[in-house]
Amino acid sequence: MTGHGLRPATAVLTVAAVRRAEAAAMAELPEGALMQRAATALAVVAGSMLREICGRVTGSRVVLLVGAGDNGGDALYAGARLAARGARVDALLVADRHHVGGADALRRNGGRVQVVALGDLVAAELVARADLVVDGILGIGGRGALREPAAWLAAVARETDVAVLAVDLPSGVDADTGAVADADAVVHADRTVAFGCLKAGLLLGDGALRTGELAVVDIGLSFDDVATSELVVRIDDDSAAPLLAGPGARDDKYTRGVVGVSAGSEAYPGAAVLATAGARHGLAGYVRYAGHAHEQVVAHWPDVVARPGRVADAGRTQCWVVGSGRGLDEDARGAVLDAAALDVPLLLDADALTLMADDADVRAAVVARSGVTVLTPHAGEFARLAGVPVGEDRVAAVRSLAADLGAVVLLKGSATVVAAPDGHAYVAASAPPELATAGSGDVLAGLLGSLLAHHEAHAPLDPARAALLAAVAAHVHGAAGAVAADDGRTVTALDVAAALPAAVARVRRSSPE
Ligand SMILES: NC(=O)C1=CN([C@@H]2O[C@H](COP(=O)(O)OP(=O)(O)OC[C@H]3O[C@@H](n4cnc5c(N)ncnc54)[C@H](O)[C@@H]3O)[C@@H](O)[C@H]2O)[C@@H](O)CC1
Ligand SMILES: Nc1ncnc2c1ncn2[C@@H]1O[C@H](COP(=O)(O)OP(=O)(O)O)[C@@H](O)[C@H]1O
Ligand SMILES: [K+]
Repeated sequence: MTGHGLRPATAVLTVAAVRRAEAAAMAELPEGALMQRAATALAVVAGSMLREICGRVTGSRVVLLVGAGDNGGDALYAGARLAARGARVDALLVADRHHVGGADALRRNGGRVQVVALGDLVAAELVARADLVVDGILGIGGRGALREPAAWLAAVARETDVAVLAVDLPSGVDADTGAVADADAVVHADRTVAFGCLKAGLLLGDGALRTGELAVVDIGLSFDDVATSELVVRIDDDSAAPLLAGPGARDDKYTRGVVGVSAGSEAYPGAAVLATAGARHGLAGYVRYAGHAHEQVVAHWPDVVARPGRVADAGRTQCWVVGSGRGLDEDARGAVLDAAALDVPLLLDADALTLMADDADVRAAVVARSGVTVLTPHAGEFARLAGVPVGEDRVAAVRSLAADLGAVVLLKGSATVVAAPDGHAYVAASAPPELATAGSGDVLAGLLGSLLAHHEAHAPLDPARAALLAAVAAHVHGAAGAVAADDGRTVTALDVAAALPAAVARVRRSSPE
């Protein structure tokens, strides 16, 4: 039981958990009350979209695409509210049944309801000429691709570029994974109103590309009884801020935490500069560097204590970061084994992950560690480590590798997924695509190592807390990408690092309620 204190915008539930939370809420409420809450919120967002598009709701043309289930019911009741405010609302029924109460409510308020067959040109014309299309075809009950005539009407909406508001989830997206079974049979939403909580499909995979601007409305679901295995916690500014507090008046550089970095090599000195750049802004009071690029590191960052020697001789730290650009030779292998033997948190990135995948002794040394281990693969490194590609269910894949290796796993990507061996899982999903630039992962590794060292210096980390910190680091890294890309600027990894202080400040300014 882990859901205490979560907000709708941070709770990512499986469909099964949503169903149970809804059932528990419904048991306490009058019949239909949850759907009315959902429909009211939906009508508010639709109303504001219509004001943006046509200046007002009265006289605007709204088309509802209505499937067989409660998702269609939400659309119909919201349509009834818009019709009551003077919108011209047409409901197009695309399934062989529909929510009868919703359709009656729409008709009572002056809306029209009609059944649509494939090739119905009148229906296509209504979609093409609408000011707003509301997608109530499928919600969390959807399975697989849209069927006809829904797929065809979704295509008409896409091709005519009409504004689309998705109810709970863009139809045709798998709610739990974000998988899209057929790229030609899915709704592309400009906005999505999610009810009660998030679903992974809104943030991950192809689903994230179909969701548009995302609003989560509170319909009164409780997360108290949601099991760890059914929950992913989304990190936002409010949840990250408490973990980014600045030093206290009694702190010195050691009490703030010492992070060690062994990255880069003669061939790749840049990775050392970038990883230490990240480490300088992750709250640790002291950054050590041990490796071949010590001269380049000091030339860039005079505050980093950089030496050419071994990890084992570099002095005490509260976390080591090993791997980025470190190489695959015997010397790099020694750095990983040295660090693995220490009893402090260890972050392995890039080449260290490849060594772990290729060398059974390295893998065994890492798996046998008693201290917290954090692995930060991208999809390619993940596949090498796991022996299979990530696949469509990123959350399940990351949880499974974390459990197998007894390590926290952070899988990088447009959304970053983190899991601890016990199943605690997190997602950071607001990074801009500008982060997809060489070396930005090195900055993340340094940043996260620094955050781990800082927190380890205050209280020994357990894997679940390390996983939370990993997601916080990914969130701050994403925020730095956004700061760096502000005003349409181009972004390099060094720009991401340079934006970290402003990103930390931005996240700290958020004030959780
Ligand atoms: N249960 C509740 O308390 C609440 C549910 N709400 C809404 O209810 C939705 C879930 O409703 P339902 O459980 O009725 O499910 P949906 O409305 O998502 O759709 C399920 C129906 O579609 C059919 N179907 C599934 N995949 C299909 C496909 N690929 N092509 C064509 N038909 C397909 C199913 O056989 C089923 O009849 C949520 O997403 C949300 O919008 C909201 O009203 C809030 C309250
Ligand atoms: N499309 C994207 N949108 C947002 N962030 C992305 C995207 N693609 C990659 N990222 C992020 O950029 C970073 C790239 O890291 P990585 O793949 O390790 O690159 P490198 O090894 O060059 O440093 C990761 O933090 C990843 O999450
Ligand atoms: K929908």
